[in-house]
Amino acid sequence: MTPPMLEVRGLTRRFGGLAALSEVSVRVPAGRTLGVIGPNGSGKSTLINVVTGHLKPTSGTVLINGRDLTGARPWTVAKAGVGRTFQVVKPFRGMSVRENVMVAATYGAHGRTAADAAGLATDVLARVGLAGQAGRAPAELSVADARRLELARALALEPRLLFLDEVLAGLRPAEIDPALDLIRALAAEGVTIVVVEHVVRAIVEVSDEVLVLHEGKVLTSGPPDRVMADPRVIEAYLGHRYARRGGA
Ligand SMILES: Nc1ncnc2c1ncn2[C@@H]1O[C@H](COP(=O)(O)OP(=O)(O)OP(=O)(O)O)[C@@H](O)[C@H]1O
Repeated sequence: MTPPMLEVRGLTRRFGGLAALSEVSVRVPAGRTLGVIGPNGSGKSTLINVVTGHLKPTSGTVLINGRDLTGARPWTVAKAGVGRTFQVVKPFRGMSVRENVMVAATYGAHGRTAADAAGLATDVLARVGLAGQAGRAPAELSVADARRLELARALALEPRLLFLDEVLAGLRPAEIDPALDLIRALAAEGVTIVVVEHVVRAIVEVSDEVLVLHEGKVLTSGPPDRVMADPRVIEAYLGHRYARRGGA
């Protein structure tokens, strides 16, 4: 039987007395998209960081395509075909946008030559809508374009499993639909995607399944429509969001 592309079992990560993640278990079959939502501080980024090797778990297991990568280093996880974006963008500042993407292209799982990496960088930059900014320095980019660069760097790894950490943050409403189209296109190509997002509409539109975190624990999971209609989710997540926006 084919293993899930991602399987997390009983994953816990403590920071001192705080359990940022507590006994979280989830399976994402190959080619599916999992949306992860939850209030600020509920453990979403910690989940990504532990799975991608940027944080060690306190306990629990991480299997990627059936392979135990619990506590592996980021490099090893990337080589296993896992790409990610960071909530706080971290490009190499001394390189152009294009060079940043080329570095990622050579670093990926596929051991590419410089010429191949250049070709792939061109494709990926066009795909995320950054072809016109390729020669610029990352510091010159708008917030939205800096997020596109993050996405381009993750895509240049040609991941089989892709973690998107709030890639829609800072985008204008008109920019959200093209971003969702891109996520759907990647899914249609067979990429398994875990998308963390505060834009609930986006999660509902792209996810096959939604996982709701609350105070580091799984509150519920299931098909988007069912999860969004769950009174506990409305209370824990939507209520919180609406409260923050002053009831809007
Ligand atoms: N390196 C760290 N050291 C100490 N505490 C941390 C660290 N990283 C995260 N935390 C804490 O762990 C909890 C979960 O944080 P996390 O960033 O995973 O939440 P999140 O759901 O991604 O939040 P947001 O929606 O604001 O990005 C929070 O209480 C946070 O303050």
